[in-house]
Amino acid sequence: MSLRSSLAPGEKPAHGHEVNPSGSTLSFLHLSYQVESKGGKGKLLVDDVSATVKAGELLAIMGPSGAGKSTLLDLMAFRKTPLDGALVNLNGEPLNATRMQQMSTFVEQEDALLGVLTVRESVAYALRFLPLLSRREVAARVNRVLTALGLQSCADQRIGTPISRGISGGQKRRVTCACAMVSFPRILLLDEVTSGLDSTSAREVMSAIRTLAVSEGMIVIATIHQPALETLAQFTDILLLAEGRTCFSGKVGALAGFLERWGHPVGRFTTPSDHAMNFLNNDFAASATGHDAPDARAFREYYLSTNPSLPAPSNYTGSSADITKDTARVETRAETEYGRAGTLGTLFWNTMVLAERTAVNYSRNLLAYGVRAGMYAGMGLMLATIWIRLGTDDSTINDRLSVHFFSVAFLAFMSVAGIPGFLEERSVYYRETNNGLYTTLPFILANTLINMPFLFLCTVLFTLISYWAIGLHPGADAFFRFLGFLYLAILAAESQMVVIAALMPIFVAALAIGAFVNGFWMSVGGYFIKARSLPRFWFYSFHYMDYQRYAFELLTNSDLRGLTFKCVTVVNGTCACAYPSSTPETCTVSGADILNYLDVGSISYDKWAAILVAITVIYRIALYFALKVRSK
Ligand SMILES: Nc1ncnc2c1ncn2[C@@H]1O[C@H](COP(=O)(O)OP(=O)(O)OP(=O)(O)O)[C@@H](O)[C@H]1O
Repeated sequence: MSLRSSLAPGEKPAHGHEVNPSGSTLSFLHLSYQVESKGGKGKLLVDDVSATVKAGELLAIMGPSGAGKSTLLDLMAFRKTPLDGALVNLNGEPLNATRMQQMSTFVEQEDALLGVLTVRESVAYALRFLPLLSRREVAARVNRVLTALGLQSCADQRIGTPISRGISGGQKRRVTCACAMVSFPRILLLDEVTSGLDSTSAREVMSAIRTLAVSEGMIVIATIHQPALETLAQFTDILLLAEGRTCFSGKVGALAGFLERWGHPVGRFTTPSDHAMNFLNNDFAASATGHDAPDARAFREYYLSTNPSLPAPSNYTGSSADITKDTARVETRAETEYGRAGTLGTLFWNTMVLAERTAVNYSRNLLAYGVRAGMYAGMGLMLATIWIRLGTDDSTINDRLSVHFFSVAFLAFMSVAGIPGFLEERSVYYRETNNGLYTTLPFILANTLINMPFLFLCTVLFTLISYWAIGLHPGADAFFRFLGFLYLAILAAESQMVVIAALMPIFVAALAIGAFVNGFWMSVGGYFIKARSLPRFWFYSFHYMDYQRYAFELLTNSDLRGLTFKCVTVVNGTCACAYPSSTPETCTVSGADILNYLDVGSISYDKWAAILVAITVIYRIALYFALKVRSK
């Protein structure tokens, strides 16, 4: 269980009133990061950078491309491990990675949202993982955040999918920020949240973040590229980086004065940060400011020579409390540990919230199940009209076998239709788990739980349309067996496909791999080449792991066992049955004869069904590891 909040204990959650800033001070001291470069020498990407931010303040990290901004933000979020000597403190107390994850939210550059949810739903679900809040409190808090971020006008509009236009790019960015801010983080880390937005949208996004951050006492740290003046003005502090080193750190309003004192005043139509960038970006400094213009090194030297309050050098071993004691209202331990948002949900709670959201998603998402339901119905209709009324002549035995093969193989193949929906869920999963809202297990449980009824409906649709029209084994028992066995096969196929998509999160690549794998299972399943005729390696290895094989054998047994086929070909006055018959005298061949000939006559329904369930469970466990391995 973990805790997240920016507020003191005893305060009632989310009643829409203004909240007192907590007064926290977050200090990063001597952050350095190194990678191995060619030749075995280490390359410093971040070199002894320090920063202090107080609650309600917004720090902008700026610098030319490749300056180390994202690396620094990752270090601050504990997504990367700094070199020895680094210290991160909140109100003078050391912070570790776990506590940082509990208290902070990291907003990535990309918007990871479920397209069919409305803006309000997207934000509300991000808060629902905190179980102490009642529905009313959730609604009140969501309204407050939506209002602060200027999203009320589109609150009930859907985010948008590839087939239905939704809100604008700037609004999506704000929804992503709202999802991050709604759950009371104390620290908000933003990685280029305004990239790709026009200057008006960028300003709107930052000013909305500032409104909420200031009123709730959040600590905001953002990397940002070339902000317009109004966007820059939303920040209180600025940290300029070049080649991983600090070149300026101070109040935004102090930068212009700093540049002027250095002898390079900001021009009338330039922002101070853009002007500074002319010197920090060594690639373009000469062309922008003339050949004699100073570079990043000169900039940094001037900064070091003039700044009287620089942190101690990197061999510093003292406590950052020295830095924070004058400025921070030091919180009590209780204030730090318990906030009004309360604890995060249990496994059961998170699974339920995720299951509810997944159900809403699937029920609205044409790409997840609408298309697939249509395909399954179309497939059923196709089989029903092409394999219509097969009857019980022995000439139709192979047609029956092909119905069973085709039902398993094609319906299993259709699980590729679930890839786009799963990839969308996956990106939301990474955003939320990286921010500590829940773990992998509830995600998999909810995904499995909600997929099951939807897949069942698809299977029912197909079976209802095709079973009686084809004239498969009569009787309700046989019908329900067919339905059940086919359903188990489709569950296994779906589970296999999500593992592939989790490992290869590119639609076209996952589709190709999925198609290959299913084609492979078809080849070793025992339909095209009888199992006993398969080369020994394939027989003793993959044939036994092939879910399609078990499903095919179950359907074939369920249909043929108990049926008797009339042999229609007579040669020289004797019956010539399509399969070896144990009852030639009656000119018939029994279903059991056919099953024995195919070497599938002695299977156990229960055992084979249990194997299909086991394969599904194994794939679901594999999904757990696949999601962990490919963590973003
Ligand atoms: N694993 C790595 N190995 C070697 N070099 C790396 C590695 N990761 C990042 N770099 C380099 O470190 C430098 C800083 O990268 P970083 O992404 O932090 O820069 P940035 O300031 O965020 O750039 P941008 O604004 O273009 O996103 C870049 O030159 C990058 O190529």
